[in-house]
Amino acid sequence: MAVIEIEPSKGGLSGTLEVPGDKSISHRSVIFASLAEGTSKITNFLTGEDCLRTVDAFRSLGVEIEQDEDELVIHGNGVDNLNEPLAPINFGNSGTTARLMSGVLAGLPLFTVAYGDDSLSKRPMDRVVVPLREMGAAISGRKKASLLPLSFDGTTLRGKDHNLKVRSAQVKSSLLLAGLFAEGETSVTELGQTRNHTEMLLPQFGVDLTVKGSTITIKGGQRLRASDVHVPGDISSAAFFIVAAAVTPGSELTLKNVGLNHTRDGIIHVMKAMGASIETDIHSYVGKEPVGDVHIKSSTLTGATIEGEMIPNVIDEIPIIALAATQAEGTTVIKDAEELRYKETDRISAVVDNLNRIGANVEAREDGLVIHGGGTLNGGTVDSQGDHRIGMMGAIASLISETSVIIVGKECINISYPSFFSHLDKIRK
Ligand SMILES: O=C(O)C1=C[C@@H](OP(=O)(O)O)[C@@H](O)[C@H](O)C1
Ligand SMILES: C=C(OP(=O)(O)O)C(=O)O
Repeated sequence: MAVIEIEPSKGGLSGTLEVPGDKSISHRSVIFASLAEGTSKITNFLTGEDCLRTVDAFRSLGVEIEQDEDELVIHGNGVDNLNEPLAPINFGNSGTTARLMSGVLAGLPLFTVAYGDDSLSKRPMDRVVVPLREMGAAISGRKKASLLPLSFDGTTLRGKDHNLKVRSAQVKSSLLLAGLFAEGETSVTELGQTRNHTEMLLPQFGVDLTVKGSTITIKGGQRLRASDVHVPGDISSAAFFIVAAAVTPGSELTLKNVGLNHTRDGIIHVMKAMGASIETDIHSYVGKEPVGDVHIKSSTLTGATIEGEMIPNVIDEIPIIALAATQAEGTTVIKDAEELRYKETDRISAVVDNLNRIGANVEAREDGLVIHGGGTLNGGTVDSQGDHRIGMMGAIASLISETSVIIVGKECINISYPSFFSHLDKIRK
């Protein structure tokens, strides 16, 4: 396992950064372009390991995908020309690949098998398998198909109205993709708003769908046509540097071309509510996705309560919000976030173990965290436990610790942010 030691900051962070492309939009671009007829070009694609798993999944289904750094050219031949893979498909560490591809594989007239790494093999798949089976999908797998490996024996799916029981964009997207292959109409009614990239991007590929309140309806049997996509910067990656600049004295930082979709920008609202000095300006749109620059200056923070509808908006940002909360005056309470227990690690435990190990005062709750702020961090060792967001949280903690922080298992950061350490070096004074 690779280890890195990071020194505390001497004078803060400064300058300008452009974070890599959005992970959620990168996955969706590859999926939609691979199902489409014609050639699509994807630019500013995130070359993190998770998104490359989605690329490999479609290569094994016979789609020709050329990659030149962060540009992909995808030669789609339509869903009727996908091939049955010779070998099982490896979804690696990627929950998004696993859930979204399950919706695709369930509806293709092919036999496929898929598996993942140790972490992904523990994450719940019944959240997609159960509703997909209700549409007629023939899926088998470990522990009554609640866990990977799964096999898909392509059958004809029937459209269905789904009422989701979890707040999950992955489940919503999986069922909408299955709905594309199903007979009749499929609708998905969400428990609360989750990221809406699927319903924003599918129409760009020629798909007709309607969004009414919290219900999205899609007709089966539609053909996708090729479309170019420019992927905006990933706000979930930007979040690490937003917090870093907010909590490291003497910082002033600009993050350029960040995706500021309102279903994803909760980190900005939460940090502002805690007293952070942040300005955003939306300067353009790529497709329907708003893009802007984010300016952050260091300031003093106060504790806040983060709960309810806000949680899905900041679900991947909670580890770094917890770090910010260790620096705030007073207590921060994070509730309604039991979904954190089903990520790459149990992120409630991983945050508590690691932050307390370097001197913070954080308590676990069944559905969240209580962070007693205002203390100093000593430094020490953070174990990523193979979770990219825990590794990056540890790296940012080093900036404000008394002594350096050693990150054990730094390689997992390549899952979502391969240029993370070079970006950190670039903005250190
Ligand atoms: O749809 C997506 O692209 C994602 C949805 C979220 O997962 P859930 O839908 O499981 O909450 C998020 O944690 C993940 O990083 C990406
Ligand atoms: C939870 C995450 O991703 P996934 O579910 O795709 O593994 C994440 O990126 O924080």
